[in-house]
Amino acid sequence: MNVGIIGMGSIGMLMAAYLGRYHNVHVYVRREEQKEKLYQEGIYCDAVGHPVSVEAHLLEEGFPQSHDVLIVAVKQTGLDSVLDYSFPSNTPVLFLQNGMGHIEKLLERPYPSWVGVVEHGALKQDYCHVLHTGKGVVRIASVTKDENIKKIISSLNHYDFPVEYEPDYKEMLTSKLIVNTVINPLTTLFQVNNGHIISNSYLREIAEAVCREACLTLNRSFEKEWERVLNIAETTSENQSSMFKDMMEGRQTEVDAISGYILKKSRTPLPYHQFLIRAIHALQWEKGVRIHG
Ligand SMILES: NC(=O)C1=CN([C@@H]2O[C@H](COP(=O)(O)OP(=O)(O)OC[C@H]3O[C@@H](n4cnc5c(N)ncnc54)[C@H](OP(=O)(O)O)[C@@H]3O)[C@@H](O)[C@H]2O)C=CC1
Ligand SMILES: CC(C)(CO)C(=O)C(=O)O
Repeated sequence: MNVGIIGMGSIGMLMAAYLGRYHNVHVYVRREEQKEKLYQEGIYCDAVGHPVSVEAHLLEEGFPQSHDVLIVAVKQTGLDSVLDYSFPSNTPVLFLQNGMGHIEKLLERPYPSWVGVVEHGALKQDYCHVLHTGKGVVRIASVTKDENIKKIISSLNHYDFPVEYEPDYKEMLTSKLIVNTVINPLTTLFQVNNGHIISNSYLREIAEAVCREACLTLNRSFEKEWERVLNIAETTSENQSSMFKDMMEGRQTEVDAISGYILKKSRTPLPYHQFLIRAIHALQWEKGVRIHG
């Protein structure tokens, strides 16, 4: 298959390294320097073990050929700038962002919109190196009805990089939202890898309370979602959450699209969420990072 991937950060590179073994992968970046590096060296992921060749392009120059699927692997905070580009109307576009803030933006698009959740951990090292820090699954669902989705997913799926179809995108994103509202802000505040959500009993207690608030708000079973949180914290135990990485690198975080989204949905006060959001904003402020409300 011919796969296009926009954004060569941690997740974009992870996807390109695994999918590039069996598919023709084109990657779209915004820096000439990164394009040159990727062109010359390909992508190296520690778990794949050898460099994988990709065709690199600048996004601003458009799409030189058609793709079977176009994957958008930028953060929520970078999504608007990417949505300004005109995408081919007959190509499905898969959005891999954490959070739920993007859904409304995808409903009116002229192309088939898919959303995905990534249950892996990945850490970008430089322009063409990525570490696979937690093995999991990529789940994909269609936002607008699409007959082709199952066929494309089964071509992407591989035993050592599972890609699975999910019938209900809201259900899928809600579960991942709960995972992220529990793991991401807490690991960022306490500056720990994901595994500490389980191994530090004090942190685990706070995490449980955050999970309860989220489940109550989103009308989900606490037992089921808490089990999923623990499972993902375990499989990505050595990973630094994407929010923790953003904070360390002085970038804007996705806290508003994740925890802020849940707080906005709630009819009652959510003290744990309120505290976490304020605390992440406060840390961002200390680092001189602009906060989007
Ligand atoms: N990392 C992880 O372990 C996980 C991340 N996720 C989610 O996946 C999504 C992606 O995260 P992650 O890969 O970590 O983020 P990164 O910050 O590592 O990568 C985002 C990439 O998007 C690029 N980008 C931003 N705007 C544009 C643009 N206009 N044109 C081209 N490229 C652009 C950035 O380019 P530049 O470098 O030039 O700024 C950067 O390389 C997030 O929503 C995150 O929450 C989900 C599960 C795990
Ligand atoms: C799966 C998990 C929790 C991996 O760290 C993630 O989604 C993130 O870091 O944003």
